[in-house]
Amino acid sequence: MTLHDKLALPVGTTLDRFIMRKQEDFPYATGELSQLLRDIALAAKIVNREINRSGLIDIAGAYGNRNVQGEDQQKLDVIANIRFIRALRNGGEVCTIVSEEDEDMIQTGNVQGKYVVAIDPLDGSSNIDVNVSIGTIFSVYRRVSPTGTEGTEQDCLQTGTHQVAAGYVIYGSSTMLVYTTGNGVNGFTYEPSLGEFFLSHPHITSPQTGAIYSINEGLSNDFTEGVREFVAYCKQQNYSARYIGSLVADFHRNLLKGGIYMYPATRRAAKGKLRLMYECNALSFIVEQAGGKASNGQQRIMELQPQTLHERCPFFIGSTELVEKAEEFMAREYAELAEQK
Ligand SMILES: O=P(O)(O)OC[C@H]1O[C@](O)(COP(=O)(O)O)[C@@H](O)[C@@H]1O
Ligand SMILES: [Mg+2]
Ligand SMILES: [Mg+2]
Repeated sequence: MTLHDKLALPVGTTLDRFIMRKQEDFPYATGELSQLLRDIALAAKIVNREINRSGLIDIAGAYGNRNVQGEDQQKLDVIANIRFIRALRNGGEVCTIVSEEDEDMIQTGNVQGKYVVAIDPLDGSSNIDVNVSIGTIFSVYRRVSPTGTEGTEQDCLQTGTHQVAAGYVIYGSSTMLVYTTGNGVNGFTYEPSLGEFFLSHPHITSPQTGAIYSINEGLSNDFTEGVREFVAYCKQQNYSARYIGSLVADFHRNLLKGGIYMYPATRRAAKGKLRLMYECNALSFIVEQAGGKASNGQQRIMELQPQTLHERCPFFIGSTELVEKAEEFMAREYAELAEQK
């Protein structure tokens, strides 16, 4: 399919049709990844319905349990987790799931499944009950162990460069699904009355620079020197401070408008807060496919070798020039630390 044909794809193409057309690009494709993406879209529609009416029915508030991160689970965290796991299990393509809400790997029973999914079922939990945009984040890997057996930790702990697909759903003023399979980034808007996602943002590219910085400045007492100086630089440049407190929403805005989102290591949290497997890797794949950049302040996120399922890493993501600028300030900090040793 020529670029001209691709650009001729009418906006308003359904996600299903788009997936099918994309599959034609890969003559040896067997349709399993396409089916997996459809399973995720199905669960997203159901979760979207629950979110939209969460204020009306008794699914607001805390669930009463703590997850492996020590965070209070919200009812919607649990509902979203159940919905995505069920859709991926029933779809049959996924052998193992890594979820923010479960300490251990989840074996789906689909031993013939070729794929592993790492998922943050509900991102931005602190914003659930206050009608602020929240999301879902997912990464897809091809298993390395043979089919016919349960997935292993080795299947899950792959570097981000091994992702075959990644994406997020944003439940905001409209609900969108944005994803990549390594062939550019496309966004689809949900039309509830038709129950369909439609292509609304073809070939998303991120501006090389921007004038927005996103960081929780409430943590500034604990910022390290490099972060403190970069934030000061952003202010000197009269950049706008924007922080929603939902990673997906902050990332999505900066992806489209240009900007940088940061959740750095702080004096209290040496590895920051965000999780490599089901938050950072997926958004890094998306931003790189859109022409942006993602690092831990020093190294490319997607080259980090995960050691554990729920490990955290410092996160700097967005427009290339801004992330590189932040890395410059971080490099000075690391050099000073090295001199002090
Ligand atoms: O309240 P803080 O410390 O700024 O953290 C906000 C960040 O934490 C998160 O809520 C973590 O994700 P979960 O809600 O999935 O646990 C991000 O969405 C958000 O960017
Ligand atoms: Mg999250
Ligand atoms: Mg979450």
